[in-house]
Amino acid sequence: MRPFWRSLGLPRMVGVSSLRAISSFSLPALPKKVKIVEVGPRDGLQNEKSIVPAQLKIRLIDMLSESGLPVIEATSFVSPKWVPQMADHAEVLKGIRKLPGIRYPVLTPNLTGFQAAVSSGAEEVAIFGAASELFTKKNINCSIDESLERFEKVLSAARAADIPVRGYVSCVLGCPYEGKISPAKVAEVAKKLYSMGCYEISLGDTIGVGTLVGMKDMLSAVMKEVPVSALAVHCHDTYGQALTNILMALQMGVTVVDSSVAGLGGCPYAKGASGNVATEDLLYMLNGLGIETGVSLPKLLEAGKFICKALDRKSNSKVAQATFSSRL
Ligand SMILES: CC(C)(COP(=O)([O-])OP(=O)([O-])OC[C@H]1O[C@@H](n2cnc3c(N)ncnc32)[C@H](O)[C@@H]1OP(=O)([O-])[O-])[C@@H](O)C(=O)NCCC(=O)NCCSC(=O)C[C@@](C)(O)CC(=O)[O-]
Repeated sequence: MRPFWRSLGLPRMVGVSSLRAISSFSLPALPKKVKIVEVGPRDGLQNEKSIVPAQLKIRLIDMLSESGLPVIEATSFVSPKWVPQMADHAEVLKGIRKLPGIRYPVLTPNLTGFQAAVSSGAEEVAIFGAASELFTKKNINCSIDESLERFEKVLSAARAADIPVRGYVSCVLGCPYEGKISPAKVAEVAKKLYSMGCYEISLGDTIGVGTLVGMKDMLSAVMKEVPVSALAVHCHDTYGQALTNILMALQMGVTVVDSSVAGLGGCPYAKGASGNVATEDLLYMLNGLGIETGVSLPKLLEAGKFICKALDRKSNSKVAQATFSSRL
């Protein structure tokens, strides 16, 4: 029979006093509740090579709605020449079953996109800037200053229409074109978007290069300019650091986390970037920490299974892989 200390994963027998130290270990204060913002239908699918039919996107969003997610980013009203995969934005937004209590924001890079989104029934939008000049140029074809001028127009039209606006800052822990990005630059852009009227600022590790200390330093700088209650983190998992970085953000008081079902995704203008942290893996971690989300893991797993089957690919979610393989 295996000695009991082997089952604890310990290399050898330890004294009772050390075991007491292990069981009384506790994490720093964590939030009681976290809002998960599901970005799979937009961030997850925008980079797919072959066009995913609108009806499939609609079915995915409806399944995600059934899981109890409070926010599902549905699509983006960007130029179809830039992101062909999102050209069906109006059909998708009009086709989904909007459940009460769930919000379905869409991305709008400029006033043209905002007006098209509102005509298609959008009740919330998101603008997307970056802390890197080169990424801004590659992604939305302008400088950071020009992007802020465009966003000001969106915010002013949104104010008039009583539409809430979320703001993204990309490349907060590194840029595919500029490399290291200073926390001060991230804080500056985040502060501008917040002062312009964005109700929440999502800080994107667009290429998933960040590690714990980088996340801590960046958040410390941003939190001097924007209240932590208005911050979200958006971690791509390219280097496998997303959950660790998210845990750091939670310990620092962040209560909003973006994620993508089955870990789908990547940005078409950030080469090599993999998908977001998988929503299933995020939820599993939050459940384990006793943090309330209102989301059902089995229903989420079904939605992930559905989209992976439709795209003929393996889920990037470790939880999905473990769950479905253990049922074989
Ligand atoms: C911003 C533009 C439009 C500028 O693109 P541009 O070519 O500079 O735009 P323009 O104003 O010169 O107009 C050119 C043409 O585009 C049309 N146009 C102009 N605006 C729109 C619009 N909204 N929707 C549809 N069409 C539009 C406009 O009407 C015109 O049409 P034409 O006369 O040639 O027929 C373009 O660069 C673009 O669409 N970029 C979007 C890129 C994108 O979606 N990237 C992925 C999302 S960001 C991301 O993934 C990061 C994030 C958010 O997830 C967070 C993270 O991970 O860090």
